[in-house]
Amino acid sequence: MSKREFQTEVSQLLQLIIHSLYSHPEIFLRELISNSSDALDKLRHLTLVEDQYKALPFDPRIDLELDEENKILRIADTGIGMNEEDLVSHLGTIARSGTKNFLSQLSGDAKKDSNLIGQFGVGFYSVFMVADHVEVISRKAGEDKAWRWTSDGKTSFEIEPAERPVAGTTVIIHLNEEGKQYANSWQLKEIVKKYSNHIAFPIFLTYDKSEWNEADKKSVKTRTTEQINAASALWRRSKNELKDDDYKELYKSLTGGFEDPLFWFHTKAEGSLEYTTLFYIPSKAPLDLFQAEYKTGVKLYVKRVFIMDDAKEFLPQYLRFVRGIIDSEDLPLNVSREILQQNRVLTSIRSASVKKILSELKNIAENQPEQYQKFIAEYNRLLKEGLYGDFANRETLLELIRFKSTKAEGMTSLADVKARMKEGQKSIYYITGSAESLLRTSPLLEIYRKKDLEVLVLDDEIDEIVFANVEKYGDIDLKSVNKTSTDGDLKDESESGKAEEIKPLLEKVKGILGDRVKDVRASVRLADSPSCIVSDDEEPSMKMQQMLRAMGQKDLPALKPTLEINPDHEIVRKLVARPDDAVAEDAAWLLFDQALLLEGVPLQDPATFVQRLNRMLNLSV
Ligand SMILES: Nc1ncnc2c1ncn2[C@@H]1O[C@H](COP(=O)(O)OP(=O)(O)OP(=O)(O)O)[C@@H](O)[C@H]1O
Repeated sequence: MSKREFQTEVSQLLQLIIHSLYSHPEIFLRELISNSSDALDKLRHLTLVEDQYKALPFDPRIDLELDEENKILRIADTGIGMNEEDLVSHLGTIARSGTKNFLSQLSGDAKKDSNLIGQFGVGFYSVFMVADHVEVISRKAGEDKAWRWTSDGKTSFEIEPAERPVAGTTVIIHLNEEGKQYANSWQLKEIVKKYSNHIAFPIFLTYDKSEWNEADKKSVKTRTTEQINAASALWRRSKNELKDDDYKELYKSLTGGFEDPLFWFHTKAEGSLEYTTLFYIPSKAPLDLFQAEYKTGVKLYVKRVFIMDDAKEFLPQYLRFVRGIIDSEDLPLNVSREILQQNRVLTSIRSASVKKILSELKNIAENQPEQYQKFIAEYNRLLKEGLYGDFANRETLLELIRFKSTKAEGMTSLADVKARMKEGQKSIYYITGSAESLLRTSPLLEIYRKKDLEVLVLDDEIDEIVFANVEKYGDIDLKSVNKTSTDGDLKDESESGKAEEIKPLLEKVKGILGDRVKDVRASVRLADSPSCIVSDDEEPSMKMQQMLRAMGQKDLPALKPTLEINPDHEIVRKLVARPDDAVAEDAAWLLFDQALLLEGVPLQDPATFVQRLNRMLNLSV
């Protein structure tokens, strides 16, 4: 017998699970059944596609066996099984980085943490909530030897040779004080109904059934085996046979969580391609959404046979929050990721699925606005990501995304913004940046306020990049307020004269700022501020340049900003009249530096800025 230590993280995890999941100890059963079901899926798949497995017997079933007297529960499956090496690596280490994330995300709040557990797949170890010690006897399909893994779930485990007549895995749970409540057939049946009713394989329970014997006038116990789950692939049934609770139950068993989904969309496609999709939108965005190694939650089945978890290929990345099932009639069973990537069936299912999800969302936006708000609170940003990559669905995405604006409380749609457009208004305007309060008080908005024009406030960090590529909403132009092209929309006839008046000043300022600016112009977009920074249409804004550099784009050409000056502003008018002196020079620099600051761009030389400011203060105090 060989004794081995758990990887440190496993011990840590075991402790955390026991503490954070104590309020739901029954989930150990769901976790073990789902492992058995995965093991059966894997073996079924191999017997269908791999020659050396084709001859193996395959009698898929999961057996729970209860020894009430000794408080022992056995869970046996006829699945793929594990050999010695598998036992060490699967039950002794934490191989996946997801689990490490799990460890770092635990909050100590039992309910929250128990939801995390399913997301990161720490399933097996939950058995130690209810066990003093656990034995796992397993034999891998195609191999002769069987192995026994035993542990008390504290620091170490042991492995030794064992006997098992057929391939598969048996988990023997020696129930502890907490676990004794599960040495009860009624309890076990309830838990299986609740969590594992739709597992595709039959689950049997063997127990001592008490029956009333009329002749002897007493109840007698008979060893009985009964099937205790429905074992139907629920998604293959027609919608009108299914109740909301059926969908919710399946969702919970798919995700390993306790929360209900926000919505679900169940579709059966018939025609040149046949497939069923059942997509769920989780009510809370999955926690790993913005991590590089996020897990997608769409499972692929072919003719009810499980093929793979995490079928990333079937939905675009921005829909990675969607959970559910795709079951195809047309794909080959031995389909691999490589084959999938260039498969025509995949392409059609994928584009139809995206269309379906987006059109259902549109429906909800129109008919259940309150529910839709919940969706937006979690997923608005993901839809924006879609704008960036999914050109085919851009129009629909623009309809679905919600925006902050200078004229609406909360979030508003582009359709509503369009309805509010003023007569003669040529475009829909927006301002981008990182802090909402900075944006709402930006000098760039002054003229819009004066002209009573609505401006969208795009304060999400991805907005800058996403909306730089979105030029139109239907036939209306979308324009950033800090782009030079916008000023065509804002010009009044009277203003060209003013620009003429300050021409000499513009030249002067340009001479002073030299190669720090691309140009110095008269502004039509300012009301209360003396200056602002704008960019040409084809150039990234100052903020975007900063972001690109931060993301590692070192060879970005240094693009210079254009400074705009407000001809109506008192400071500017005074400067027009002022001779060329040191004060005028300081003023020119200060007009430039303050515009940069308001744009959120750090100054190159703050010390000089402060000296100039102090010289000016000195003149006025
Ligand atoms: N009954 C079983 N038959 C075969 N292999 C198993 C069985 N139970 C567990 N394993 C193996 O042990 C691994 C670890 O199981 P564990 O429940 O801890 O996580 P998981 O099932 O991979 O994650 P998740 O809970 O997210 O599905 C499994 O991935 C599987 O390889």
